[in-house]
Amino acid sequence: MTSPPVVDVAHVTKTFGENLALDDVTLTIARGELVGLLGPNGAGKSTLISLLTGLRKPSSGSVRVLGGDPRDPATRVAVGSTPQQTGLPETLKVDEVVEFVSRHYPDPADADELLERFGLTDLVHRQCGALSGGQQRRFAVALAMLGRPALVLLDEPTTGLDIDARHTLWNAIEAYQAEGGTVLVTSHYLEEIQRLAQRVVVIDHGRVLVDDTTRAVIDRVDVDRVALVSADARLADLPEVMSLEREGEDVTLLTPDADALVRRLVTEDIEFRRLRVAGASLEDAFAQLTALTAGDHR
Ligand SMILES: Nc1ncnc2c1ncn2[C@@H]1O[C@H](COP(=O)(O)OP(=O)(O)OP(=O)(O)O)[C@@H](O)[C@H]1O
Repeated sequence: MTSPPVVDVAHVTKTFGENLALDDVTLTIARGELVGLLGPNGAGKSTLISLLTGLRKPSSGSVRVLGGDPRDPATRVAVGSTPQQTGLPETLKVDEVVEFVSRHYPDPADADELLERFGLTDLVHRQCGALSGGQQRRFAVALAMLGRPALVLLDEPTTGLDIDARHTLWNAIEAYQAEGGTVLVTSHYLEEIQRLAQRVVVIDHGRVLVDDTTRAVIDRVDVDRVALVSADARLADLPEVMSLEREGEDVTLLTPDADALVRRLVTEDIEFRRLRVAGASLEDAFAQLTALTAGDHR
């Protein structure tokens, strides 16, 4: 018998009064997937996550998590989550919170190992209120994994983290997936989603715009990103240049055809150094996708 999908959302609509936060959303996630959920502010990401954690129920449609109702405690115990705001008890120490939260789960993870993985070992005796914002964030994600959940839902887990802390968190998330875990993660740092997620779901105005592998989403945009050093002001006006940003002599531009652009630089005798060509990024794809739909709604 095949097991049910970890997440099974079918034709879900969620309204808040007049406000349509989710509009006929259908989404399934299989065990072991790491899916990035993207969308501009107000797109409906947090609302979708609140349906999966069982905090809200859909206005219509069905939401199943691990084959059960996400509002059922038996389902919730197998789901770890971190909301955007983490309310840790200020006066409790890290190890006390770990002990307290562990007791809620039948088969908790090894706390020392988990804290080590999140770079929190040196902070176990510190009160939560004395942790920095970034440390609290990392701790909240560690707590989401403490019950060995089958699914973790991470809403903006790395907001406010410095680059080292972000890498620590990425490694911990990847380790969790390597052990068979399933992850749905939202982030405004698209390079983070590009690095972590094998699949991307983009929502906007409550609707799923795209649901595909990260590679396929990036490949939809037919642009190259070119960086070079040049003082020449004519660059911005070349027909092969779609958009250009300049900081002093450091220029980054988008072009549909990097080869044609390079030929143009040479024939126009434009002086340049340190030319680097890279493919499009997830950020480029996202900007193009959401720009395409902006006109439909305004
Ligand atoms: N409790 C609520 N009452 C009324 N409207 C709400 C409520 N929660 C969300 N909304 C509305 O639903 C829509 C989707 O909001 P949601 O918070 O899910 O978006 P989001 O994609 O998570 O945005 P962000 O990236 O800013 O966190 C928005 O229009 C928002 O104003």
